[in-house]
Amino acid sequence: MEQIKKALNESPAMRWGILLLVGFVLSVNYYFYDAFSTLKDDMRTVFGFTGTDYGLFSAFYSVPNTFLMMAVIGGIILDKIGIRRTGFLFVFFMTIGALLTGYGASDYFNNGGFGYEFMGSFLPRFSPELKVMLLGRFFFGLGAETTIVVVSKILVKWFKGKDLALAFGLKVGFGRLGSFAALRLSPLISNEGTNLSSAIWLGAILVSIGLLAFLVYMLFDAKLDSQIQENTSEKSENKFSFKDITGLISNRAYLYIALLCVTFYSAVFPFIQYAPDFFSDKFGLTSVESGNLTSYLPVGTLIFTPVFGALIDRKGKSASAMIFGAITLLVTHLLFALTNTPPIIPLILLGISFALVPAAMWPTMVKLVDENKIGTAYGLMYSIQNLGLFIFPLLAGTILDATNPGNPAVSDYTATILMFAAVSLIGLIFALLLKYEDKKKHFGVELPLNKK
Ligand SMILES: C[C@H](NC(=O)[C@@H](N)CCCCN)C(=O)O
Repeated sequence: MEQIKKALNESPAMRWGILLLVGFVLSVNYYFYDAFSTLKDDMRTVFGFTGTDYGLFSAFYSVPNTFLMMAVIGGIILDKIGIRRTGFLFVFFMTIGALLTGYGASDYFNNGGFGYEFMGSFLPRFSPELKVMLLGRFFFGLGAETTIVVVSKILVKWFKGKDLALAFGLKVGFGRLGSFAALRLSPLISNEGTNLSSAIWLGAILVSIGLLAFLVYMLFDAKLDSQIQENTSEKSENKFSFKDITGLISNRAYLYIALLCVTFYSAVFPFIQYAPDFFSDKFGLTSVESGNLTSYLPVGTLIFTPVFGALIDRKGKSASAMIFGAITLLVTHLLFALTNTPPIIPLILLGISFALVPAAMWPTMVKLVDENKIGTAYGLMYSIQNLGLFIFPLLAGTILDATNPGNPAVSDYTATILMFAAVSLIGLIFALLLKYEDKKKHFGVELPLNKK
């Protein structure tokens, strides 16, 4: 009788070790995404960026994923050519993008370094540094989103049926750790703009180390694949067909989750991009104080997303958790916009929402989609989500400039935050529709994820 070898993913120590490794890649990804929010005012004083320029820079992350559908293409490529090649390619793009952004913000470039003259020779409305930083943000976004899809598929591969929601919760936790570090370190290093470019370079170096970490992961992935093939003698042939996409969007439960995803995250991530500036303008905090205050948010979610994930593994109730999280988000924005409640209170509410909805939303996908289509499913969801991550930072910057003419040092954020409240309300409607659809079609969204 042929002996079945124990595969690497059967070992809990290996599984959690892998989570640590790919979690690091996510941490640096989120670090670089969030490293700029506490630098908004420094970029205004050093580079002369307006609210709209900042919004454009923030939104450019999503251009490749929305208009070129790169996240869904990345997901399709992932299902077709596998984790290692796709992961390497997209982590590499993310690294190039981070380095390019650092270059655009560097003193060398801004003192007439390589490419400065050329970048100043067209579209004079945008400064040369903004143009290079936009290009960098473009490549960073192109790589970063598919990298998150790749990491999600890695977790499904190693954890399916074995604490998957907890693993997803911890994965999100690693991302939040990166955001926390960015919010704390960026303003400290920038020191009111005197070391702005060093603050940005630190992020670019961390992303480059993330590329090395992914190379290490590839060794373990190859070993696991060879074991899986030995044990099952299965060949993973995975042809893409457009029916995969049409199949996904004709599944209403999938569609509602995707629409909740775009609305929920559009009311959270773009808000965080403005939160430090909002806190200093509304509550008179310094950039370090407002960065520290904002950083409580990722710290809270770092702890609570895995806790909620573990609960969902055991008790289920994912759709109800998403509804509760969406209501909490709406209340948060209303408190921020219309009251002078000490900001820590709405921030705690935001933390609950930001832990609960991701903990429930991402692992629920295994209830709706086969594992060999999971990359496409996440990728499509990210592309849809990125439309929101493109529109809303821009819209926020535009509303901010329109309600505060003259690019003042202190702005009134009421209209901008009310816009986020309206988006949260739409998200709540999709969460309710999801629960209704699940009740009708019995996908089991409310059931526990762990196998009995
Ligand atoms: C898992 C989820 N991440 C996303 O939704 C990403 N598409 C956007 C990440 C933007 C920062 N890199 C989350 O963080 O909850």
